[in-house]
Amino acid sequence: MPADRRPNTVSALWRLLPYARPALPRLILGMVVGIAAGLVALAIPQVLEYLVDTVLADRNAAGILPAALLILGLGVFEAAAILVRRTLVLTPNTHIEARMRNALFEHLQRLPVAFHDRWPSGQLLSRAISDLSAIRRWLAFGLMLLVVNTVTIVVGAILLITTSPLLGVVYLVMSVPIWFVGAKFERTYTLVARRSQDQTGDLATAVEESVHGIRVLKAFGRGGHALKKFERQAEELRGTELEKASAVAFVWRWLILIPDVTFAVCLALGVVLAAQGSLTAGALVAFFATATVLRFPVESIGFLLSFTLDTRTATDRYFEVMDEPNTITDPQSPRTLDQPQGLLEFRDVHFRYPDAPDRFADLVNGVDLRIEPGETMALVGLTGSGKSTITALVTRLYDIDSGAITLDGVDIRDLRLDELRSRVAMAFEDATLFSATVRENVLLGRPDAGEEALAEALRIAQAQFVHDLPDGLDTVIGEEGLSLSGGQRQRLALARAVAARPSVLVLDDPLSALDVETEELVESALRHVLASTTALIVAHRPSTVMLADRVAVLEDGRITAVGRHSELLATNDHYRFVISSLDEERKTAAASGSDSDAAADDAAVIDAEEVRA
Ligand SMILES: Nc1ncnc2c1ncn2[C@@H]1O[C@H](COP(=O)(O)OP(=O)(O)OP(=O)(O)O)[C@@H](O)[C@H]1O
Repeated sequence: MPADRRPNTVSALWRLLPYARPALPRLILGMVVGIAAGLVALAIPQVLEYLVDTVLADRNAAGILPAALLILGLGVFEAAAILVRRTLVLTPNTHIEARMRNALFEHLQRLPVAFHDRWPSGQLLSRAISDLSAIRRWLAFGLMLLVVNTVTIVVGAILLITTSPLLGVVYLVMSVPIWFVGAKFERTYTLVARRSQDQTGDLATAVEESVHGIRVLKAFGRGGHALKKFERQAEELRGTELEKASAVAFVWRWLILIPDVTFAVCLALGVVLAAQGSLTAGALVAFFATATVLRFPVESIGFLLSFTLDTRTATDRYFEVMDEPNTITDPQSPRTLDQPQGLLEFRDVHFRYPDAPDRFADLVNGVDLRIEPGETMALVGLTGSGKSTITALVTRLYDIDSGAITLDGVDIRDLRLDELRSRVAMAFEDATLFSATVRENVLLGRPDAGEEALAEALRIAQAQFVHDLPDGLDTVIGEEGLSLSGGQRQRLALARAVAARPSVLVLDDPLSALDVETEELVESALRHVLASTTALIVAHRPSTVMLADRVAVLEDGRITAVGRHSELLATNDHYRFVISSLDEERKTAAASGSDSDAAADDAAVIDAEEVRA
């Protein structure tokens, strides 16, 4: 948003109110106690004035002790009040932070995948961690001190004028430039603070990516390159932080100089007034004692201003995410599937990614496909033809632009998302596992499934290796299951999809990382499951195609043919071309030594089919 169209800082920060509301009573009480501490500090100079003008002037020795005790009492009260203020605000502010963080996490879970495609994870991480902790610190201390110090300055100014109208006016007039300096500071600092926080997010993304991709970086010897990129970004951030620091130094220079000059002028004038007899010695002492009490509140205004602007930026960044609309939501009047059969239909489905250039036709450009209950349909097409995209549409990871996808005749947009996603389970080629036990990972889609269902899913996915892990099913697997091999992760992801006992199973090339022997075992076990479950399988190898009852050919965004593998081999040029290119890929892989048996095996399958055809 352009800087001139952004809401002012107060309106921007006002948006924190709903989260802060439950803590308001304690925050307000904390402010009242803080103001009381400030007023008590201002009362001490008044006692001093009395002490100098009455007790000392009258040489009343008996009056010294009570006055001194009164000052001591006021000092102790001030210290105790500050302690109470801190205690009052600390706990509720951690609750505010936790509430905001939970709300952010919940919102991120709900936002569509398209949002996550656009937002780097480091930007989200820096909002969830550093921006929110800046907001907490500001609510606990920044806002508190801003209010307390402003009240102290106003009351102190009144006391100064009451003590000596001339000195008071001179003091206040000479303080006016501070506000101009503050306004200039706000203009420059807001922009730099925003840049710094965004760059921090980018840096977090760089760290996250390089840690995540550490194996690739090491394997390709690109650690140095990643380091250089990181250093460049870190250097940019350092430059921005220096800009921030010089903006703060600029404001501090004036915040120290202006009160010092003001002090000196008032002192000279005060001494002249006292010498002329128009100001008592006690009033002069009280004036400067009050000005000294005001020194910290006046000086801190600059810091509090920058803190407030940092927090405003953090708040803007937080709400940038929270304001993102969730476009994939439950319907107003949801329908339910009373007796799910698993009939899946695509009717003239169109879809394009939001960032696709206009000159390109829709990626999914009028797909019509009917998969009967219990049928297994393989989806075959050239690489990049949109197969994975079509599978993602079934569980509404993306919403289609037009047409309809129906499950047992009901448009999937008329089903509640949790019902849809419990009826349709997915396994992806890139098997993501969470930092949790094997059991929790496999039962992610159906946590209440019993041991029997768990064991069966593991058997079908040929994932019995988990029993050899140190704690068996209770072994916590590392971040995203990195401590397991690619094939082991895929088998657990497949077990997860199977354990969900869905009516429709959507498998996006789920066997790609398995060796031939394991793949055969998984396939034969899967055949058993697939006999009773509708399945849509993206096939990248001929042997996966063999699992299917029928095959759908995806070409130019449409399903151009549906039939048995052998029929298509005999009748469809494009299918033959796709299958032979898959075979080529396999042979290339075999030549590079990665999976030769699988390639030979696939080639044999195709040859046999061709002979039969
Ligand atoms: N999240 C996304 N945002 C924008 N474009 C995307 C996104 N995901 C995929 N694409 C693009 O859509 C096209 C189809 O991708 P998709 O992954 O569906 O193809 P595919 O047929 O499954 O490919 P492969 O066989 O290589 O896995 C590609 O050109 C890809 O660049």
